[in-house]
Amino acid sequence: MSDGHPFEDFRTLLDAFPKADAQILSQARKRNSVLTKPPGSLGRLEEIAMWLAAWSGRTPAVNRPMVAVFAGNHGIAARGVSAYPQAVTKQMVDNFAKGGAAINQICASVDLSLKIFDLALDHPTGDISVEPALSERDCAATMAYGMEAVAGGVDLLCLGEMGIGNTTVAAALSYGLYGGNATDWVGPGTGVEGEAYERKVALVEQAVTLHKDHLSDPLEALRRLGGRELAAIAGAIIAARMQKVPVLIDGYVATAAAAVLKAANPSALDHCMIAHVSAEPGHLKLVQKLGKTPLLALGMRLGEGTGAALAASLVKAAAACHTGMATFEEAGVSDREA
Ligand SMILES: O=C(O)c1ccc[n+]([C@@H]2O[C@H](COP(=O)([O-])O)[C@@H](O)[C@H]2O)c1
Ligand SMILES: Cc1cc2nc[nH]c2cc1C
Repeated sequence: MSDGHPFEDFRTLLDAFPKADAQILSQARKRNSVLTKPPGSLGRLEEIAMWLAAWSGRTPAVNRPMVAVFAGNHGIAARGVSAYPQAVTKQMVDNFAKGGAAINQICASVDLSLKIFDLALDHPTGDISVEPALSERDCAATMAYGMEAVAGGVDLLCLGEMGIGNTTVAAALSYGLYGGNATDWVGPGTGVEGEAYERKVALVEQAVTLHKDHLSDPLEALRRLGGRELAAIAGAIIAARMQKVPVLIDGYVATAAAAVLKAANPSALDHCMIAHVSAEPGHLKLVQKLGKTPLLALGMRLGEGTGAALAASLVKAAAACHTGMATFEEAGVSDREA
């Protein structure tokens, strides 16, 4: 890390993001065109295989997929914006460790490894309605910590989170980056309605108004309106790009963290797919702003990387078809006539 501004290294990386591997992509397209199926008949599985090739820089393969779940606590949670108390963040981290959460079961059922990153849970971030969530140093250090998610030969990274109050933060960040109305971005999260929902909208409005003069700089928006798990996810996406690891992004909160990078560099998320569209209403709007089409729509709104883990099974199947299928020539199957 340099001695300059805490964000300097991230800005440098974002400005010099590597491009897709055109040669590997062209080889993969060629192979795709001779596999024993009518052209395009595997639909988005073919798109996934081409995306894997382009961004991993090798023949599509998924041998070491991993789900990284980043957990953080939020000052704004003390304002009654969630249906659950803040203590649930730590309690769920303990539940992850014991194997009792949905993400444990999904990972086991589709053979993914799981790593939980506990981000200073005893030190909630600042309440974004009255102060920045993080100092520049804390934000940068947390982004750097998130970069560790790609260590150890991971070849598909699924990014998820856990943090009571973080749909409020995701709404504020989305509203700060894209504007519109606060109600475009605020949803029920874990299940708030009525007065608590109205309070959530008002606090998001207050937060974006407070920080409005600083939001044209996306990393500054992240530090002011985000949280530790969002900063870590942004760092993980950056590291994955540098190390040629394709990324699956989970729900609303993980996508809001990713949106920060897209605002900094329009091609920053080209190595990422949105795994699913969650039931949180702001998520579909956000995904559309990113110009992405989610792989799944299962009405899920849990977080924990659960949608990303499910989508990883599609990515594994896409890679297996691409590498394992026979060609027309190998199988002695007649190719189309015209
Ligand atoms: O991923 C989503 O789209 C999503 C939608 C609603 C809730 N969540 C999860 O629920 C928690 C945040 O909800 P809340 O109501 O406390 O802001 C956090 O742990 C998220 O992982 C996640
Ligand atoms: C129980 C519970 C589990 C979660 N997993 C992700 N966010 C969550 C929020 C709650 C409340």
